[in-house]
Amino acid sequence: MRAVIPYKKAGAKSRLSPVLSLEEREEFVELMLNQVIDSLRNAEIEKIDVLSPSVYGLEDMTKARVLLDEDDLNEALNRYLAGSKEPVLIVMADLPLLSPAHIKGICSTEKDVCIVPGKGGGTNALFIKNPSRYRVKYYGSSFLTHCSIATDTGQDFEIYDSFLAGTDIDEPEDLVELLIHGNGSAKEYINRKFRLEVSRGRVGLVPL
Ligand SMILES: Nc1nc2c(ncn2[C@@H]2O[C@H](COP(=O)(O)OP(=O)(O)OP(=O)(O)O)[C@@H](O)[C@H]2O)c(=O)[nH]1
Ligand SMILES: C[C@H](OP(=O)(O)O)C(=O)O
Repeated sequence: MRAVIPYKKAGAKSRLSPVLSLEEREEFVELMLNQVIDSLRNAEIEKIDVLSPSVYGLEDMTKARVLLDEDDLNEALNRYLAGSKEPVLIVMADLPLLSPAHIKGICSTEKDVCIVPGKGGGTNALFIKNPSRYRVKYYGSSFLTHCSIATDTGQDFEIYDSFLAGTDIDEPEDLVELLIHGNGSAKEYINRKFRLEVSRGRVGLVPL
């Protein structure tokens, strides 16, 4: 099997722009990407590809193979899947709470496909045993779409139910989860800029 991480550093994480500058967001996504790669390696996945529209931010990447495809996320991933002859795990780059134990659990599914939902209807990871028979359609309610694609192509699927694997870092409130549950360089980066504060029973972020 192999893992692929779609990754675009330029202008990344625009939804975090209320709390992080462009430069900060680009630094932060690079730290998250490296944590995802480390989790895959610690789950003993040796073949890891980073699929990116540009080499920007990947010039010194030694822990994974870099594949360039200028097309958008869906077209690039579908081209990748069509050319794959072994099971593929697609993992988003914004999952610093995803652990090696999650990855092992996802990849040990007995079904044809294992789908890890993300917040708000997204898809955080997809393990596909027969990649040439599957295609992806991210954005919108992609979790439901990915369930339908499995069914429509005659493949059974498991839903991997996990709060931490389901927490992709998209919006400022997600940084709260990173500070509470995270570890490693992505958490440390945010920890240098914000602290947690409880207000009216909710934990929020306060800039330092
Ligand atoms: N290869 C490739 N990956 C992409 C592209 N756009 C986003 N990604 C990656 O796809 C994953 C999901 O993207 P999003 O969660 O929407 O992240 P984002 O585009 O940086 O964030 P927003 O600007 O807030 O939407 C992340 O791993 C991104 O790095 C693209 O055009 N090509
Ligand atoms: C790519 C997209 O990510 P989200 O915008 O849900 O974080 C999705 O999971 O379909």
